[in-house]
Amino acid sequence: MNLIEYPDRELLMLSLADAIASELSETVRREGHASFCVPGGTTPGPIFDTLSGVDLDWAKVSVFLNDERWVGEDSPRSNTRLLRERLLRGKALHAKLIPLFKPAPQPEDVLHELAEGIAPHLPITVLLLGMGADMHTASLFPGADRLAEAMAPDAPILMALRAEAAGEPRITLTAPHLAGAMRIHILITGAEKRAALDRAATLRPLDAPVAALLKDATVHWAA
Ligand SMILES: O=C1O[C@H](COP(=O)(O)O)[C@@H](O)[C@H](O)[C@H]1O
Repeated sequence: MNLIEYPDRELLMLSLADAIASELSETVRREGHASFCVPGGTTPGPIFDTLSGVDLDWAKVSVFLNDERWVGEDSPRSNTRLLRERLLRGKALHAKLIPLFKPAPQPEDVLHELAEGIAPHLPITVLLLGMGADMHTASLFPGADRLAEAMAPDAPILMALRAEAAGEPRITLTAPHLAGAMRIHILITGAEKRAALDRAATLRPLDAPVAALLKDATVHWAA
């Protein structure tokens, strides 16, 4: 794991947005397209704000979430809503959103269809992950009902998981498909998450799911 510590959160967000923009535009220039897989939650908003103002051939970038909470976009907990409000606007308005949600009673009802949408965009060019203080990343929660299957090398692209700490049912990219990304950035802020990261580095992925992604990741942290 490569850890970068920033003097403050503002510098972290600006520097990481800049690094991601360079990685995406270099890949678009070289290969004609790129994929960008992003977290939801409370942390990445400022990075999305900066990226939405960056000059890049966004029409050639596919954007999809690491994971989604099984709620409609009218809910403030919808990660898709965050993406639309903070990233997919301004210069990034024409990026191609690959959905991780479709109105259906249960994620299992549309899992296959959503996975078929993601498949052509793998491997991920740039993966940005968040992490909870409980060491979950994406919706790979410690103690989730099907965590072992979602961490296995032969896991399908997407799985539906349920965990007490997660609240709603979740849909998530699984560990091998996240780990297959060309570049992996993990964004964390605050002392509690820093302590959780240090702890995760000593634990098995089944106890600390983020540990499965640490080997090839750059972790970006500010207090
Ligand atoms: O539930 C989720 O949590 C993690 C971490 O969120 P944060 O609010 O602590 O930044 C997030 O990465 C994930 O995408 C989200 O669904």
